[in-house]
Amino acid sequence: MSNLVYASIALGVANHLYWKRYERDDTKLMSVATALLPQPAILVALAQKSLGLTPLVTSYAAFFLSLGTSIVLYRISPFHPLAGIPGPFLARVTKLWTFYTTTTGELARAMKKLHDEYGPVVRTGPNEISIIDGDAVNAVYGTNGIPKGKFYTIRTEPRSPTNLLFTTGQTHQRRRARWNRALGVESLKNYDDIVERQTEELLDVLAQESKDRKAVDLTRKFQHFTFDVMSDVSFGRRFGVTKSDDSAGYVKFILDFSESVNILAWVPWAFHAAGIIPHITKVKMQLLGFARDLASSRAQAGATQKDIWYHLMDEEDKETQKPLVPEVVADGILAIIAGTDTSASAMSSTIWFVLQNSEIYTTLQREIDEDFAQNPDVRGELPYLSACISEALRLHPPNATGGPRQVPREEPGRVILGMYLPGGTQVIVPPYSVHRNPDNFSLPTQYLPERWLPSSKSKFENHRSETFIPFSYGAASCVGRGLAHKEMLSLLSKLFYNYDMKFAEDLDVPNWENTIKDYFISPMGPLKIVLEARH
Ligand code: HEM
Repeated sequence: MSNLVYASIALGVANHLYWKRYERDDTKLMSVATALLPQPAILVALAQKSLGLTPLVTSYAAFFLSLGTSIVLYRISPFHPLAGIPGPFLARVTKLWTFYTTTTGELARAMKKLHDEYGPVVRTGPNEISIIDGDAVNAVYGTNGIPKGKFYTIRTEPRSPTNLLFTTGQTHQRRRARWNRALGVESLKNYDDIVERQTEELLDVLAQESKDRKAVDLTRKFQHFTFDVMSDVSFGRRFGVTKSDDSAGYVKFILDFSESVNILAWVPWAFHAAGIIPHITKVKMQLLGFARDLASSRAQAGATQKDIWYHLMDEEDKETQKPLVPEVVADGILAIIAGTDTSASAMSSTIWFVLQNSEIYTTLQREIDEDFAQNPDVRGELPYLSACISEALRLHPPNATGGPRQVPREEPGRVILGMYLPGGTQVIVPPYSVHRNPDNFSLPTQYLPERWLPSSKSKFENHRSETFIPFSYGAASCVGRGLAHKEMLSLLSKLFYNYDMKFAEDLDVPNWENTIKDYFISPMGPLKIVLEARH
């Protein structure tokens, strides 16, 4: 019996060495399981010439115990290539640390705490690091940086279409060119009417709902606004959730979907396994149905406006090869998902910060009043409002941790900021912590919009604007930045012009920012505001 135990232990260690060296794709849970599970049984059959229960149990126990022990010891040993990078013990041992933290929505704040404790580079997983040094932005996201890895590619399935966000390399480049046309300066002008109409629609609703000084949850209203804009801009479809207060639950569904899928992506092997959970399958099917409905109504209606679909579908025949319809449908849905929560979060945070500081509020309202006095119909540049939004995006970036990049497995490794990172290493450059690094921005935790004004920038010792990455950086950075800016300026300027705003009495103001969760998107608690008409 003891020979069987020794042999099982040796087999466990041998498996660790083999998988570590040759088969590091831990995303294929089934193939890992089918390769490992028969081994102890075969060993027992060979050693004992029969399959008795006791030898089987002994062999399996010794095999998996030695495999697990070998993995853990290696991960915490000085032989691991990331051994020199400090980090919490649990995170060095298992990825389940990040996974658990992600499920709580606290990942961004937890990462910040880790950086406060361990410094600018932290080992946040067995094969994962996080960097907040400003130089990491270009080194990781820039032209010669690190590509997207399994956090993204895990969501691509061979037979189903994928959206732009999850593509890499030349496929990304080819599809991104259509997106650039859809959201470039020229196309943005075509969306002015939609943004204008939706702004007015929300103002009408607010006028009704804020009567008798009743508090309104502005976060929810902003989400309705951005969803209505995005579904119209993407598919020419008007759901009217602003008016209906999302009675059909579209916005809730989109946000719930993003939340559950993005949590799973942190543990890629669990991502596929989760496919068997009925809830996940159900929401995926619902999203598919929603997407098909949008696509078929758009196809039937034809091009009534040059919307995102028009450009992604290449309805102007710019390319020799027509885009594939399922791909365009996936991208149209991406536009709605990517453009709904993000801009709404940024507007909520802007309101929350501005209302807490009467000097900033007064300066902002003055700028907006002067702008309306000059021309009530066309907005000027509004630099102070832009600065207020940027500062809110700095402190509360809606994509707070961002998605990790990954040194390609096929490569022997890369040297980033003087550190050797072996193939397969995931690298995070988390906006939330990068923006709060005093080496990047002086007085990092204070809300100071003037740091974004050319006239007062120089007052700040550190102002590394290249480390301001709420829209990420590089070739795969946000393509919707211009549209988001347009929406936010349109709505916030009218809101501040038309209303005096204050926090509802029952809102826990200091704590509101802790209700902002980090699930790749950033759902947040109600921002209850009392609006009083100014005119
Ligand atoms: C304040 C508002 C917004 C913020 C903070 C924001 C942030 C971001 C970030 C951080 C990324 C990179 C994600 C990654 O690398 O994993 C991204 C990508 C993207 N965003 Fe935005 N976004 C905003 C609004 C919008 C809007 C309005 C659209 C409208 C279509 C949009 C469409 C996209 C798309 C399509 C991508 C993928 C780009 C690519 O992979 O090439 N975003 N966004």
